[in-house]
Amino acid sequence: MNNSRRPPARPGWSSPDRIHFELSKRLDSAVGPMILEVDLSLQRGESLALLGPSGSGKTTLLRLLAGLLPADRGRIVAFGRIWLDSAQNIELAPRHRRAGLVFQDYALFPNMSVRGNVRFALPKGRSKARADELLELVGLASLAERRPERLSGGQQQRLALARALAAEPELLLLDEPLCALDGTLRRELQNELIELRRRLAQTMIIVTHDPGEALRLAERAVLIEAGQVVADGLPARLFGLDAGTDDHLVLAGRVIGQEATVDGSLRYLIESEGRICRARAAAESSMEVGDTVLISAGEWVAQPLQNRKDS
Ligand SMILES: Nc1ncnc2c1ncn2[C@@H]1O[C@H](COP(=O)(O)OP(=O)(O)OP(=O)(O)O)[C@@H](O)[C@H]1O
Repeated sequence: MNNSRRPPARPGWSSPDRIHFELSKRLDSAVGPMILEVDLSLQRGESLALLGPSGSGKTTLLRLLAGLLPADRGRIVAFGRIWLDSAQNIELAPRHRRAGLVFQDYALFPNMSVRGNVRFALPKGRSKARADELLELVGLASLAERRPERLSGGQQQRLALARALAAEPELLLLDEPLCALDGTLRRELQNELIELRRRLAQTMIIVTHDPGEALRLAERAVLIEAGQVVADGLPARLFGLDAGTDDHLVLAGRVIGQEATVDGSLRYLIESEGRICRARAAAESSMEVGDTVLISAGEWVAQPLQNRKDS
């Protein structure tokens, strides 16, 4: 693309309370060339779930934001600072962007202890005690002397998260950070992320294939297909829940059975976040055992999960 044809920055780009990015990158996908093209803006403290099929460009977008991959063209203005402006030949190196990326493969330093990994990431002049606070936060304080290779997959993920937080990122980028964890541990770490957001007003983008995770961790979701943003809105709406989403907690769950009530109507038994709840089906929806569904918890109405593009 030609930089000289690029329009001037829109008003609000230099706001200290937002990150704006418009990025373009030509990719070689399994089915041929594909252009990743996004233009998005997040408020400080906002949590965005990035959804989309495999190969749609989610990880690439995180790598472009972190500066690990060069954009063909683009601009990132993060909380009042330019990280990238290809028209002006400005491109901050990853260490100068305040972005913390937690990869699927963690990229921990194998020759350092757990504590050493976290201390290494602290900004200059920051008290070393902060590393132990963070290890406490992610439940690894008792393993601080260990080498990463002697941690389980889930513990390595926690360590990668603590290390990313140690750098005090203005933008936390999480690429399926909890995918190696299941059940209780996953929910615990989700709770920690929720708490972090509450305490630090941490801005984050989280790539996830887990609808429950998107609903719990994000207030907004963006759906990317073949490099293009095709939907942007409330996570529950993107998953197809129409009613009640503004007023009620929405949960994701899996249908495990059904039962008849005294009035002859059907109730579905749904396992969600380790608990079993009962819900009726939303109008005109039918569900089968094994289906992933969304439940509007206040009304106890469930409906099958789908990805909507018209929201
Ligand atoms: N540096 C690169 N140059 C060219 N093409 C690339 C590059 N990096 C990734 N791709 C291609 O871009 C496409 C998008 O990859 P990406 O990893 O961003 O997808 P994704 O949405 O994160 O997928 P998944 O959900 O499977 O992790 C893939 O087809 C990939 O092969």
